[in-house]
Amino acid sequence: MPPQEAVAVSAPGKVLFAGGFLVLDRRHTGLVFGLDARIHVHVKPWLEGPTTSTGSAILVQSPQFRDASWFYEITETKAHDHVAVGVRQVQDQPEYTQNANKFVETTLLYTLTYLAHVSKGVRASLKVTILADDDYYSQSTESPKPAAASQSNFSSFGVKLSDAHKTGLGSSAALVTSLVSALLAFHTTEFGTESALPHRTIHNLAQAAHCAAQGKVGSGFDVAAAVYGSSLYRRFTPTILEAVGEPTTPGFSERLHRCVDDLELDRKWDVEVASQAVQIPESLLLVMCDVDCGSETPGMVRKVLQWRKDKAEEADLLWNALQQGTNELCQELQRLAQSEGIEVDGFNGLADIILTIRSLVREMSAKSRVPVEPAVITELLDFCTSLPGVVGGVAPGAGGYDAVALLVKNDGDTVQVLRERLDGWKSRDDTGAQIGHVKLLGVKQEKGGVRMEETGRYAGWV
Ligand SMILES: Nc1ncnc2c1ncn2[C@@H]1O[C@H](COP(=O)(O)OP(=O)(O)OP(=O)(O)O)[C@@H](O)[C@H]1O
Ligand SMILES: C[C@@](O)(CCOP(=O)(O)O)CC(=O)O
Repeated sequence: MPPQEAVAVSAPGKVLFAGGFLVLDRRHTGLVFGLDARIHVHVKPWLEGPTTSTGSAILVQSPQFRDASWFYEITETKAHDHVAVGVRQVQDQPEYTQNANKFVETTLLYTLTYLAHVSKGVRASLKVTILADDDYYSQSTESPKPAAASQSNFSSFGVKLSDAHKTGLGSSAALVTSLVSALLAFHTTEFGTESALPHRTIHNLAQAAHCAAQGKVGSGFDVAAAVYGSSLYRRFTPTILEAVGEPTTPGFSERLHRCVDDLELDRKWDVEVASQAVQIPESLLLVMCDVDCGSETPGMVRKVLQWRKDKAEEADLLWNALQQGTNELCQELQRLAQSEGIEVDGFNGLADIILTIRSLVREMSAKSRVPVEPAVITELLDFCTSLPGVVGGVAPGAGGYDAVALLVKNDGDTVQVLRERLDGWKSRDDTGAQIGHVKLLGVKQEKGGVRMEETGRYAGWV
């Protein structure tokens, strides 16, 4: 077992700019941008930790939040060629959080099981620290930081994690990806700070853990973006993960290992992550706006998929047209990036493609009766698009009332004007939904995916 020192890893957030819902189907793709808002995970040996009845323990802390430190006892039982790892949260000690953190617990279980199976041994007494960049949550960040951390880039959010208002950048996918990567890096000498992380292993394991934690197999675009950054994403066939089964059933470690290492000949990983297909020219900036709106949109995915089942023909026509929009969007962004500096016809082509995509999305909204681009958001997007320098924008991901993503000229003025004009923005649609506040987030598009970080930058937090 290698004598390990601390390691740190970060993974980016995401925004699905085009292909929401379609990306659930392997026949289609989604355009996802990675963001420069990252979730960081630092892992070090926990020498001062308490002993447990099993002798090994993991403390996971999220020190930016109140009451966010989860204490786990780890067990490892070997039988024949299988190994069963147990991760049990200790909930009867007042200094640790009593509520479960499903994403953390499941990721520990999956990654430690994988490591135990491939004979890396579980180095159990660990202290794991999670740190998130500001834009994942939209509450004020005015609380004081720990004294020793006053020079760092991280904020204390001053609230419990469950009370934080998420901005939808995919915190769970970035967290799971970072945690998987940091645990693998900690247990494997091959990935020093300089060397490359094993992206395929991380991707497959993170998809497995993320799906298990959320209790369903989604498209996985958020995990792919956390691992690989911006890409044109085609999902994997769901049975690849469904075959792994429950952690409580015999043979789980073997099935997980065969899935993660892609050894199942009849269930090979078929995910396609085309990073090279996505570029944003230097002359454009991605701007994300968090929209403070009272409306809830439960069950959107279920309702859209039901409409697609009921009205297969009209849905196929619409989805094929939307797919064409996504392809054209990628091609136009690439064309603009490659002709940077010599461009004469500006962003009109791009603006038209975005408008076409939006009108198809509104048609889907009307036909499925799901507010993917609801009227209040239409009004907001039209207003933004009318401002100088704003090329266009969409309701990203599943759409709804929470956010808009814009492409604007990267000239300094545009963002400034946008910020001023959105200050105090109010609107109301005929369903009664009302936008109270539109906040520009500080995030930018960033191509890169998961990466090792210098451990020194977390001083005061870990
Ligand atoms: N900083 C953090 N520390 C610990 N756990 C976190 C942290 N951020 C997120 N999580 C975990 O991720 C969960 C939130 O995941 P969820 O999928 O609901 O949100 P999201 O991924 O940010 O949302 P979206 O998919 O809309 O972008 C939390 O309940 C917690 O388990
Ligand atoms: C509707 C869907 O296609 C996108 C959801 O994206 P977001 O969570 O709203 O960013 C669901 C999925 O792909 O898992």
